[in-house]
Amino acid sequence: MSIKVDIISGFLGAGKTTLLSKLLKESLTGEKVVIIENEFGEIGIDGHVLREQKIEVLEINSGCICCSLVGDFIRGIDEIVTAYKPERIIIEPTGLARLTDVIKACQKAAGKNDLTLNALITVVDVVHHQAYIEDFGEFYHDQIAHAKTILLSKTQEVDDPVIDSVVASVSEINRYANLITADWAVLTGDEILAIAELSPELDGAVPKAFHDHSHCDDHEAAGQKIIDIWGAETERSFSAAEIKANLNVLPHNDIFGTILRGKGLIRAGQDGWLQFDYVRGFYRIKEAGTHQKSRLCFIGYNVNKKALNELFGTIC
Ligand SMILES: Nc1nc2c(ncn2[C@@H]2O[C@H](COP(=O)(O)OP(=O)(O)OP(=O)(O)O)[C@@H](O)[C@H]2O)c(=O)[nH]1
Repeated sequence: MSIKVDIISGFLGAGKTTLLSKLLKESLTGEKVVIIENEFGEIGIDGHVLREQKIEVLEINSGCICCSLVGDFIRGIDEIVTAYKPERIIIEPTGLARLTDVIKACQKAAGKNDLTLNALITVVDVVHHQAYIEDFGEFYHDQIAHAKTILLSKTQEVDDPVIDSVVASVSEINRYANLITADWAVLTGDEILAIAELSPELDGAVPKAFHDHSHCDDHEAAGQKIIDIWGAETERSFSAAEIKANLNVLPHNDIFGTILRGKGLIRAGQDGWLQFDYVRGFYRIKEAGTHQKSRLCFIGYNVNKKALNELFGTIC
């Protein structure tokens, strides 16, 4: 039987991993699923988080599966198919990948394996949509334009007129996609998946002619912003208060650069382990399972790695 391949796309911090966890918990419990996680920095965090749900996760980090790591991606698919014979493979590309390029990489992988491109979901963060349109036009536009389903995230954080303006903007870019605007809390994983597996007119989803793009410098040049990544693994423990204090200074101090996204799995001494997620000044800290080392990663432009290193007292 053909293996379903789903892609969950969306910009940095949009909510891809959150959606994936929801689908795994609420909808895919009876299926043999393997996840492919592609993070841009060397310090992978999402793979560790997803494994807490006892799911097979192949991590392909330090680059993009649609360009510099396309060979690793195709080999990874081959290995997954041979070793696990899954019913479904779900791919979470980096927030900086063009959806068209990920689709193209999947089509290459389908040459050897019986794969069917199934759900193509793009998560759109309503809080930061306008900023991403302005700062990362081409990449961001591609993720929206080629989705079969667009799922708005963080709708509970904004007023209705903001949602309306995001809906208008997204519909202008892609009028074919299923558009889910409801708060995720009121939708079940089954409902989301049922919509995502509907196939709207695919003109917008599968590009007729793929343009070539040579390597990840393209990502870096997106919207004339140079993207930097800093990550560290450390034996250090941090209290929740220390993490909060550090995250609080990031948006208010130019010395760190413009931090778009940060995440970490942190040893918190006697308090166990904490996970933080930071998206352009907004953050959440929650309890996490046990890991071996604290690991943290920040992405943004003009990232001052030395200053972050000093802030977190890490050595890398
Ligand atoms: N309020 C709210 N927060 C959300 C929602 N979806 C995601 N988040 C939060 O946004 C942050 C980032 O979510 P992730 O799921 O890690 O985002 P991602 O797209 O996987 O991020 P990258 O790994 O950077 O690509 C986390 O703190 C989530 O809890 C939502 O619908 N509402």
